[in-house]
Amino acid sequence: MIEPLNDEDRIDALDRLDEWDYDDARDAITRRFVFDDFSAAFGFMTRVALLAEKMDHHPEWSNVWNRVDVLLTTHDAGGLSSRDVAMADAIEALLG
Ligand SMILES: C[C@H](O)[C@H](O)[C@H]1CNC2=NC(N)=NC(=O)C2=N1
Repeated sequence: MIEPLNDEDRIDALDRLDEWDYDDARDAITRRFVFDDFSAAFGFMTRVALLAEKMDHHPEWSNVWNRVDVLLTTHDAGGLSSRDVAMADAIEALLG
């Protein structure tokens, strides 16, 4: 059973993940990624999709041409959990 982050851990995570915004209505983190063109954006989505399958943790996301808006929250926990933090870190690592 995955639990949501407690307040202290949430604050620490948000502090560290300073490229992400906090959506308090969803208890989620969001970030907009902008690429040179659609092909680059979709390539990013493809890599994140493979990561999501490997982690069994999937983003809520949308794509408009060169933009990818990503929202991370844990449905099974009803909010932000360590899995979202791990995925944010893994996405960061993808970007190099
Ligand atoms: C059955 C499967 O393991 C679960 O549904 C996983 C899949 N991916 C998931 N992704 C996210 N964001 N939250 C979840 O709770 C979740 N649960």
